[in-house]
Amino acid sequence: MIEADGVTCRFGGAAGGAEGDAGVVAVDDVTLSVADGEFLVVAGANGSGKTTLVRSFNGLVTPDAGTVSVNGTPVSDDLVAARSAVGMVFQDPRDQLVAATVGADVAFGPENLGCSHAEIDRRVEDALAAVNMAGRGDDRIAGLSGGERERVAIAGALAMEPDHLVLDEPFTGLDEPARRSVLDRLRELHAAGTSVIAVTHDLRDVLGLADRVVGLSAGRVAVDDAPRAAAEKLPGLDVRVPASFDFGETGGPTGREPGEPSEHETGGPTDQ
Ligand SMILES: Nc1ncnc2c1ncn2[C@@H]1O[C@H](COP(=O)(O)OP(=O)(O)OP(=O)(O)O)[C@@H](O)[C@H]1O
Repeated sequence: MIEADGVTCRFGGAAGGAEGDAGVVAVDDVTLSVADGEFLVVAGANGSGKTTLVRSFNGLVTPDAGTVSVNGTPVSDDLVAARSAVGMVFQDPRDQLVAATVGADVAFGPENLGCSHAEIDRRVEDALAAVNMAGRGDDRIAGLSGGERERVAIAGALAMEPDHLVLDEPFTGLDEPARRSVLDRLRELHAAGTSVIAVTHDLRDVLGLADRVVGLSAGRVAVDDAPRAAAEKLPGLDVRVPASFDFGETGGPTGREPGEPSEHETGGPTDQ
């Protein structure tokens, strides 16, 4: 379980917090927990604090106030445990790639976890298949497109097999087969008990998978609801919601079939 308790994160501002120069309050007193196995979507307009909040989940951002605990341990007490338990795919995956080849990059995390060679090979193969890059372990990172690098970054996080997987705008640069493949894997992981936290301001891909949707506005939780109820409120936060979304009993991603044109989507204002 991930538990954020009264988390506030600021950027900038005068040392000592001089009056009138408090900087930017990116996350403002957020209390939120993500249960084991839950699929949580974090939505909100640009600048609403989504990335900052989820980065606090594994200590990439240290809150100015409040605490974050992962599996019962404060992140500040055991950063290594938090980073092993919470896998994260950043918005700009290029920041995340460390090795010269695809296979070496995806193997990096499991190697650091001390996995056996056979286990590393299994995880790398499995993770590359999940992002539609099976058999491309020897490709050089330097020769990959932006979307392919994003897929390698996702594979790297999958190979860690974390308890909680955070994906920040996971589908931005993915082509259709890769998008579907990653969605399938997220569905499988969710079914197998991994908690998935998907950060987005475009809900088309993830609303059908979600158990719950949190909407942020100006760093605060403005919506925290089941997908159907959240979908009615999110346009007010400048979040686009698929117009004719079928909230099936089992929650399949039925909001948009592959290739379905975007004019089927309406709703409130959008930042797209
Ligand atoms: N490193 C930083 N330095 C200064 N301000 C920052 C920094 N990171 C974020 N901010 C500010 O904090 C606020 C929240 O930013 P954050 O990136 O968390 O929002 P977001 O909801 O993820 O936005 P987006 O949808 O554009 O990715 C914004 O006002 C942003 O300008």
